[in-house]
Amino acid sequence: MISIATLGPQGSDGYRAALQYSQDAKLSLYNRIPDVINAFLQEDVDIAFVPIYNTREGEIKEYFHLQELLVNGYWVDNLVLPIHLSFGCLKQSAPPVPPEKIIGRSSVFKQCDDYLNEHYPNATLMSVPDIGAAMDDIKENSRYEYAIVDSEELLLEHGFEIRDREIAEHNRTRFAILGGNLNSATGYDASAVITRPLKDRVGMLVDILGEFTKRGINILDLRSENDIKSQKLQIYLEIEGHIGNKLLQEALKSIETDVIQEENSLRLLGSFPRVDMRVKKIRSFGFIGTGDMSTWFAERLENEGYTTLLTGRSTHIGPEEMIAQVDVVIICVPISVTVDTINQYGPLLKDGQAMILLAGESEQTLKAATEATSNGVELMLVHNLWGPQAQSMKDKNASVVRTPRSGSFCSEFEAFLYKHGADISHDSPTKHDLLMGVGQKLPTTISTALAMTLKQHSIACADIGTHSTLTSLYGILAMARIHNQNPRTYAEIMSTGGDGRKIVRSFAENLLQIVSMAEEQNISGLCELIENSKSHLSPEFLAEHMKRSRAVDSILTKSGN
Ligand SMILES: NC(=O)C1=CN([C@@H]2O[C@H](COP(=O)(O)OP(=O)(O)OC[C@H]3O[C@@H](n4cnc5c(N)ncnc54)[C@H](O)[C@@H]3O)[C@@H](O)[C@H]2O)C=CC1
Ligand SMILES: O=C(O)C(=O)Cc1ccc(O)cc1
Repeated sequence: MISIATLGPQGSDGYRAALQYSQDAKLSLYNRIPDVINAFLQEDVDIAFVPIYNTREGEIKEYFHLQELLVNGYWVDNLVLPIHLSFGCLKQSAPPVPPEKIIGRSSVFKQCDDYLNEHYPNATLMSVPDIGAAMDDIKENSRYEYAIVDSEELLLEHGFEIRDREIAEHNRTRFAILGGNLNSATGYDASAVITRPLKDRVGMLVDILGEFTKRGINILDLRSENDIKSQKLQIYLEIEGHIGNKLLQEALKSIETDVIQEENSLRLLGSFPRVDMRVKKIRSFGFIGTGDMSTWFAERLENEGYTTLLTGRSTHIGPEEMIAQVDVVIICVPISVTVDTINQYGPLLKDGQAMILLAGESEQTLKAATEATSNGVELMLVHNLWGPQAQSMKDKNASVVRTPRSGSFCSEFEAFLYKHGADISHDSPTKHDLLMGVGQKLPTTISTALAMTLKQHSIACADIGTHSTLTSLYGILAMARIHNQNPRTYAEIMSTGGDGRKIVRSFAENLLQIVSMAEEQNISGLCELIENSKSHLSPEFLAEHMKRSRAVDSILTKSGN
């Protein structure tokens, strides 16, 4: 039988939380958090429950001192307990008198202060550490003018009469569970770390956070406090990921050695399955397509606690079976077969499910999806403008095409992109397709033609780098990127329909015109042409992009000049 130290008395939140965790646990009840932790440190109990956060009260102060107190053991798990507060008095036969004094724990008063201010503005509030003893005292001395606030269970257990129920809505408390050993990863974990009191250093906090940001690691909670004695800043962080995760380890190591520059300046409080105080509606995603992008997204959605199922033409479970099981169906197959796939599987979706298209073409695919699915099916297209080799989506562009049928499931998926730092543009189907002409079709076409040309003229690779200018380097970089990845991806991009086609076509016409003018040595004509196009490009746009290109130059060239 496992033994648990928690806050009492019997029937209190701490008591109920511990029993919810293990029904036949042996409980040791205390009135103060430090006493609970001490019982754990002295190995009187196997685990301890410490309340750390309440949805109405906010942070519970002692929690920050966990690190001083927790010299052995780890924070290994959490439990979120819904709290149902009631207002009660001693049973009385005469008509009840309005209470003069209201007794409760200080934390409980904070949770229901709206109710007390509204209903009993003149009563005296008396906070007590031992609510059990206070209730015994009220009973023994027949204090009819007193009222008590606590859980209905506790009030009834002590023979009090309930006057009002559920006096603080949306009231939940998160308990940290302390144990002797770190648990292994579950795949949906978080870790808590705390710094030592830090010396003053300009930009320290920003630099600490930057180590997580650049590795695409999300921070769930950040608190800071001044150490009472030294008045130096201490930072507490709760971060996504288990401490066994390589990227997280790297980030913590860099923080110690490069940012704080002091050994043992970070302390791991523990790793535990992540707690979601927010409500998520989606439970599961099913992918049609088992390729690179499906795998990339599925892995990150799993890390968010969603169940994912990848299906294709040769998977154990096929798309038909998968669709019947999931909340959201994601279509992620080559663009050229997306419409056929939608037509084949769309009719199987039921109202209340969502279909999200992860595809590089919008107009035809959304049209097909609107027709192939019932009106109660949510619908949205997301075009991520990064490939599967990207480590994270931080600061990468995403085009999101919402439809009148994009509802809360679609918003939740969009919130997932936003959370991971994607830069989202909301586009109409035609705007997406037109801009992909500029952003994808054309550069891909140019890069493909450039590589063909180099080959045709037997230009040696060694000579390409040594004879490029700062400007021509960009085109070479784009060509190299494209020829380093899956050719199918780029062949598909060049072949998609929609408004993007007209961009490539007019480029080709313009190119031929420029070639003729150049061959005719029409220098003034070419100058005029450049000036004329420049009048369309705003000075701000040009200045900003010149600045960015200089930043690229400084990385690509040794001198940076
Ligand atoms: N790879 C990339 O860099 C990016 C791709 N995308 C989009 O993601 C989608 C998928 O691309 P990837 O995952 O990269 O492709 P991929 O080639 O890695 O995977 C495609 C998947 O579709 C399946 N498939 C192929 N033909 C099929 C058919 N006729 N019927 C059913 N399934 C079929 C394949 O078996 C494979 O599982 C495309 O719409 C693409 O535009 C978006 C952004 C970046
Ligand atoms: O990595 C790159 O340069 C890409 O071009 C990735 C890419 C490929 C296909 C898309 O539809 C969007 C982005």
